Amino acid sequence: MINLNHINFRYSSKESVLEDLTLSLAPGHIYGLLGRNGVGKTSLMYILSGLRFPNDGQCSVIGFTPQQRKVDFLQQVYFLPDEIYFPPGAIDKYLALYTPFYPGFNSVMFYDLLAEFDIRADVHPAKLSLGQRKQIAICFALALRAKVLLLDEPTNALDIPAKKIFRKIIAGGLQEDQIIMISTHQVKDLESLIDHVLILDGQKMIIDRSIDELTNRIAFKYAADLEDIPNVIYSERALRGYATLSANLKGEYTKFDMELFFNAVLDQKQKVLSVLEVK
Ligand SMILES: Nc1ncnc2c1ncn2[C@@H]1O[C@H](COP(=O)(O)OP(=O)(O)OP(=O)(O)O)[C@@H](O)[C@H]1O
Repeated sequence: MINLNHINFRYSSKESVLEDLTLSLAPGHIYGLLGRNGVGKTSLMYILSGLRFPNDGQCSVIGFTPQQRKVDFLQQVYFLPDEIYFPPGAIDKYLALYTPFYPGFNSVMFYDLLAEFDIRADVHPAKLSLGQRKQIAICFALALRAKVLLLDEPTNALDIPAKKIFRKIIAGGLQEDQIIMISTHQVKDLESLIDHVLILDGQKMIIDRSIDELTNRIAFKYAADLEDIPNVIYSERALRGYATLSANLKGEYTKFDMELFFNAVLDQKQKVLSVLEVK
């Protein structure tokens, strides 16, 4: 379990990044952390992994206070940064260097995941492309079997087939006692993967809802003409018509469209929050 209670955070004298943030994240879920550039997604992950300390408020991650950075905490909470560095040498040298810190590391799983990405076991990661290095780092993160995985922009630099494999191995690798948080602004990449949406905007977590809660309240429909759908809150031109977002007044089931939802939240924040009854 992760519990944040009235967290405030700023970098030294700079203006506030996170304000009065209260959040509870439960095991067995994949959380998508969305928000514009510079809104504070990485900062939040730093706080959860104990790399930055909140100015006020309480932060508890699987029973630990992250800023104490106890050994048991570091073995169970893994932050995968956007920028990946590998020392020179083959993969097995890297594993020999880093896996002693992680007793849960499963090397069979690691090599199986590498094979999914079609990466040979004898490569030298430092000599590979950014996308390939990222793939190895994702395999390493999953094979740690940590209780909390914080993945910062993991799909950056991945090509389309690699993004598909990423979705497959994350969805298949989630353990019941594990929390996975993935930050991105490539919103489409997370569709069909996450089951809970978090959106940061203006120092606040303005959306904290499961996909089921969202589709209970919001309908996502295509229409040839905007007049065909009553009470449209937000729409975008689509092939031969419009993709629309409206209040789900009839309890219909429609397929969640992450990109449309994210754009609607940014463009029509108050209307979307009001449909979701967010105060
Ligand atoms: N080391 C730092 N010192 C001072 N300010 C910083 C530092 N790192 C980030 N910031 C500022 O904190 C704010 C939040 O940055 P953060 O990297 O958390 O955003 P983000 O949502 O992850 O952005 P992006 O989507 O572009 O990766 C930004 O305004 C940024 O300029």
